[in-house]
Amino acid sequence: MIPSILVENVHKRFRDVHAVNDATFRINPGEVVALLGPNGAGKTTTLDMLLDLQRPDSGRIQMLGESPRQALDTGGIGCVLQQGELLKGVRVAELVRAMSALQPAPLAFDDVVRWAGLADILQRRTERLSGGETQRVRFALALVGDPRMLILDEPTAAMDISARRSFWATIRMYVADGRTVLFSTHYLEEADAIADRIILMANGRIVADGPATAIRAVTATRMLRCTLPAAEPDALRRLPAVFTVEVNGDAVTIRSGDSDTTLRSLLRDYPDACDIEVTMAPLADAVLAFTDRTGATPAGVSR
Ligand SMILES: Nc1ncnc2c1ncn2[C@@H]1O[C@H](COP(=O)(O)OP(=O)(O)OP(=O)(O)O)[C@@H](O)[C@H]1O
Repeated sequence: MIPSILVENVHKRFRDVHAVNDATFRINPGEVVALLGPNGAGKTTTLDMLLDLQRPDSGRIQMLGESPRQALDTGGIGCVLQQGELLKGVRVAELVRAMSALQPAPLAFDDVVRWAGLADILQRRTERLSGGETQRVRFALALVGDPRMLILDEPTAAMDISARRSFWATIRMYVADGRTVLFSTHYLEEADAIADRIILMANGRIVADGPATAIRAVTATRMLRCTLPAAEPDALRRLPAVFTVEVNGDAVTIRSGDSDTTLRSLLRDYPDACDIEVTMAPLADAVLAFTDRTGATPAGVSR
């Protein structure tokens, strides 16, 4: 089977920043894959290389069995980028029709309108659109060529919750007949709800690649904060499920893969601990705590 996306040992540097460091992955037709990672992980740079907006320093990329440029020229790929303004001074319907007219095999106008949910804004001028509406029009422009594959860079960034929901419902219908979608996001919940598979990036590297259930083990990290006089980091590190410990005067921060178990032992061994707070670790924190700990990946996950 020809993979939709093939990335092999790809590197990209910007001066002293190694934005993408030895990325390798393969995405098959019909897969919906999330590229998940904190700010600066290398998601946009990776997607830009797939779309020929950046060239890798080394490594190989194939899209639908061709070079990214060839795949784009034959209309095989639709994309929604983070940046790029819509043409001003035109109505949404005019813009969609004009872009459709440039496609070798366009999707019917009514289908574009239905998929992208544009019915109520067709006569609106592009400069009058809200952030979420602009994203919907961008999505429509990604669909006009009826592509086999969609590449979406944080497609729901400006949308409210209900717009997000209907957007992802559309994507689910869109992939039902075997099309491929790769999208980037900061949100585990979003990746988890939509994707068959999650590729997790941090600091330019792919740190995990597998089904959402397995990636959840990485991101289930909790932060446990408490006040504890004369705390010894090494002793705290030996509590069960602990990834990292920071001690700052009396303030202790523990990152744990199983906060219930850690907390029970903490209270048993350190009855002086008080002001205890348990919160979800931010994604960046969770990924780093996880990769610092063992360098290992959870069961069912490759990298
Ligand atoms: N054109 C550029 N010139 C210099 N550095 C860059 C350039 N583009 C990206 N970088 C750097 O490369 C790293 C990866 O950036 P990238 O935008 O790919 O991350 P990201 O995961 O998409 O982040 P975000 O979620 O914030 O969009 C960052 O350190 C960024 O500052």
